[in-house]
Amino acid sequence: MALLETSRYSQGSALGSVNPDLASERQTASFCVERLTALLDGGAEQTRIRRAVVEAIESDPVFSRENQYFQTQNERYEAAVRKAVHLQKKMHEMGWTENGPEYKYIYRALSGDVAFLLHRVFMRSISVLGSDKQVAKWIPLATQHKLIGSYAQTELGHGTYLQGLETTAVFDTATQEFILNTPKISAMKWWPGDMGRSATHTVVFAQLYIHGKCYGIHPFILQIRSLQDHSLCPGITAGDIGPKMNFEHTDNGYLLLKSVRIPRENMLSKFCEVRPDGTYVRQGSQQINYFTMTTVRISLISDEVLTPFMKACTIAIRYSVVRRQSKLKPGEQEAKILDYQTQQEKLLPQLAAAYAFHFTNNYLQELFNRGYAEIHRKNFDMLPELHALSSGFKAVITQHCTAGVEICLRACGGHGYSLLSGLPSLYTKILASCIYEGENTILLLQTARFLIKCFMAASAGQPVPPSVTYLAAMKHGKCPAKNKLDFLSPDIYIEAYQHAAVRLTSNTAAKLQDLIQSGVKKHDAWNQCTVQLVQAAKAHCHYIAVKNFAETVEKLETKAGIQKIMKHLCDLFALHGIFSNTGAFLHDGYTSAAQMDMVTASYLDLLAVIRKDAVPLVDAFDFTDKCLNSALGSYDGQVYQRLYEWAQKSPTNQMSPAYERYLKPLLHNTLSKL
Ligand SMILES: CCCCCCCCCCCCCCCC(=O)SCCNC(=O)CCNC(=O)[C@H](O)C(C)(C)COP(=O)(O)OP(=O)(O)OC[C@H]1O[C@@H](n2cnc3c(N)ncnc32)[C@H](O)[C@@H]1OP(=O)(O)O
Ligand SMILES: Cc1cc2nc3c(=O)[nH]c(=O)nc-3n(C[C@H](O)[C@H](O)[C@H](O)COP(=O)(O)OP(=O)(O)OC[C@H]3O[C@@H](n4cnc5c(N)ncnc54)[C@H](O)[C@@H]3O)c2cc1C
Repeated sequence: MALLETSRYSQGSALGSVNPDLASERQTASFCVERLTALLDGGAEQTRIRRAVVEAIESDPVFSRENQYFQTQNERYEAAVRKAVHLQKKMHEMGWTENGPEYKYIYRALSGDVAFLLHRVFMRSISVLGSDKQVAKWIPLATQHKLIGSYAQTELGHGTYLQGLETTAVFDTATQEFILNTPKISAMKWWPGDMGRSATHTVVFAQLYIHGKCYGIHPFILQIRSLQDHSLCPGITAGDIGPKMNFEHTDNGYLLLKSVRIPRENMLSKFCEVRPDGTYVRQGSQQINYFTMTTVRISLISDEVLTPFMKACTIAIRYSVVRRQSKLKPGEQEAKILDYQTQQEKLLPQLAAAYAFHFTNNYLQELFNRGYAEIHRKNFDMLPELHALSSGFKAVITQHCTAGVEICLRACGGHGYSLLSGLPSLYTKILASCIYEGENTILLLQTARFLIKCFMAASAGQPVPPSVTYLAAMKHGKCPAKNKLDFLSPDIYIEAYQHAAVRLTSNTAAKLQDLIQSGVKKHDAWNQCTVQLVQAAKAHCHYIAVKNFAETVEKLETKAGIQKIMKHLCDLFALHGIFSNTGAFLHDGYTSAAQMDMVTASYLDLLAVIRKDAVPLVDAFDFTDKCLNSALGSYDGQVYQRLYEWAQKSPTNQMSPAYERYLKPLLHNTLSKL
C-alpha cells in the first residue's frame, strides 16, 4: 500500500530517513491507510480540509510547541493567550469562520494548547440556555472577542452536588436587579477555567431567591473585569488557583462576590424566567439548567479524550517497533518489543478501543443532534436518555482512555517517563477528564438511576427509550458458542454483553427492592447498592459500544481491506472486554469455563493478526510529528537521535548557580583533603 510522504509528517529536524524497522512495518499493511484516514474523518474531503488547517497552523511559528516541555506555568499561560489572540487574526486571514468546515479541526491542530477554551463553554451556555434576545446580544460580542467568558459553577465546597451550591442571586423587584453574593468561604467559585487572569465575563451559577423563596440554581451573565483596563469590577475578588497537575496553559480561577448587582436581563432565560413582578416561569425540569454540561460532556470526548488517546497509541506502537530489547529466538538479533505477546496485550486492545470509541462518539453526536433539535423546540422527551448516555459514556470513555494512556506510557519503559516522549503530559491532561464536567462515579450513578427506572418500567410492560429496550428482553439460555471461532461472531459476543448488562441491572434492581421491602429507607438502600449500580452502568455502556462497533463494521465498504481490519479490531475490543472481566460473564453460568478458554484462545490469536497492521493502524490517525510532539513517536522512528537532540535544548543543561553556591565549596573542601 502507498507510503505516505515523510516530509508531511517530519518535524524539520536534521534527521534523515525513516528507521528501517518502522519502514518495514508500512510495507505490509493489509489495508489502504489513506482510505482508513478518510473513514475516520468522515470522507476524503474532510481529510483534505483537516490537513489544510494543520498545514496552516503548523507553518505559523506563533503556534509552535517546540519548547513546551521546558516552560513554566506562567510561560505556558502567556503562550496560550498569545496563540488564542493570534488565532483570531489567522482565522480572518484564512477565511475560517465559527460555522465553517475548518473550525472543528483548529483545536486538534493546536493540540488544545490555547487559551479561551472555557470562553467556548461560556458561549455554549448562552446559546443553549439563553433567550433569542440574549443570544443576539452576547454571542456576536463573544465571537468577536469583545469580551472573554468563562463558566463559573463549581465552588470550594461543592462541585458534584449542584443543589448544594451556596452562591446566591436575590431578585430585587424595586431595582429589577439580581444581587449576587458568595456568603462564605465554601461558596467561593473555584476552578473555572479562563477566569483566574483572563476573563472579563462569566456565566455564574447561583441559587435564585425571589421574595425569600429559593428556586434552585440558575445561570447569570456577570461582568468581572473592566473592558477598559482589566481591573476587577466593584464587589469582585478574583485570581488564579495556582499550580496543577497539568492545564498550566489555563488560568483556573477563584471568584468572590460581595453584593454585586446585575440587571434582570442577565439571567439566562430560554427555559426559566423571572418576570418584572417577581413571577417565576419555567419550562422543562429544574435540571434543564444543567444542559450546558450535557452538551460539553459529549463535545469533550473527541478533542479532550480520543485525540490524546490516539496520540498515545501512535507513540507507543511506533516506539515498540523500533525499540529492540532481549532475544526472542536464540541466536537471532534482539526482537522488536512489539513482537512480545505481553507487549501486544498491552497496546493492541488500546488501539482497538480507540477505534471503538471513535465510532461510539459518532453515535453520541448523532443522538445529540436529534435530541438537541427537539429540546430547541421545547420537547424534552429525549433528555433523560441523552443525559444517561452522555453521562455514562463520558465516564466510561475517559476512564478507559486515561488507563490506556498510562498503559502506553509504561509500555515505553524508561523513555516513556521522560516528558520528551509526550506521554506524561498526555496522561496528566487526560486524567482531569475523569474529574471535570462531572466526576465519573457520580455520572455512572446518574446512568444507573436511569437504567433502574427503565428496567422497572420495561418489566411493567411500559415503553422505554430505544437504547434500553433490551432490558425487557432478558434471555435465560446459555451462550451457544461451540468453539473459539464462534467467538468471532458479533451475534455471540453482543449477546454475551447484553446478558451481562441485563443481569447486573436486574440483580441490582432486585436487591434495591428487597432492601426497601425489608424496611431499609430508600436512600440507604440506594447507597448500599451503588457499587453494583456503577457496575451495571459500565456494563450498559460497554454493551452499547460493542454493539455499535459491530453495526458500524457491518456497514463499511469491503474494498481496500478496511472492513476486514475493522472487524478484527471490533472482535478484539469485544473479546478484550470479556477476557478482562471474566467474572461478569461467568457469574450466572451464561458462559462456561470451557467457553472462557475459547475466548482466551481467539483473543490471543487476534493479537498476532492485528500486530501485523499495528503501525498502519496508528498511521491512519494521521498525526503530524509537530502535533505528536514526541521524541518517541515521530513518523521516521529516529528515536534515540531525537531524544538526544531534544535533551540538548533543556534549560537543565545550562550552568546552574548550584555549582558556584554548593558544589564548588563542597568539592573544593574535599579536594584539599585528597
Ligand atoms: C462547548 C464547546 C466546546 C467544548 C470543548 C470541550 C470542553 C473541554 C473541556 C476542557 C476543560 C474542562 C472544563 C470543565 C468544566 C467543568 O467542569 S464545569 C462543572 C461541571 N460540573 C458537573 O458536572 C457537576 C456534576 N453534578 C451534576 O451534574 C448534578 O449535581 C447531578 C450529579 C447530576 C445531580 O443533580 P441533582 O439536581 O441533585 O439531580 P438528581 O437528584 O440526581 O436527579 C434528579 C433528576 O434530574 C435528572 N438530571 C440530572 N442531571 C441532568 C441533566 N444534565 N440533564 C437532564 N436531566 C438531568 C436526573 O436524571 C433525575 O431525573 P429523574 O430520575 O428524577 O427523572
Ligand atoms: C482541570 C479542571 C478544570 C475544571 N474547570 C472547571 C470550570 O471551568 N468550571 C467549573 O465550574 N468547574 C470546573 N472544574 C471543577 C469540576 O467540574 C469539579 O471538580 C468536578 O465536577 C468534581 O466535583 P468535586 O470537585 O466537588 O468532587 P467531589 O464531589 O468532592 O468528589 C470527591 C469524591 O467524592 C465522591 N462523591 C461525591 N458525591 C458523591 C455521591 N453523591 N455519591 C458517591 N460518591 C460521591 C466522588 O465520587 C469522588 O470520589 C474543573 C476541574 C478540573 C480538575
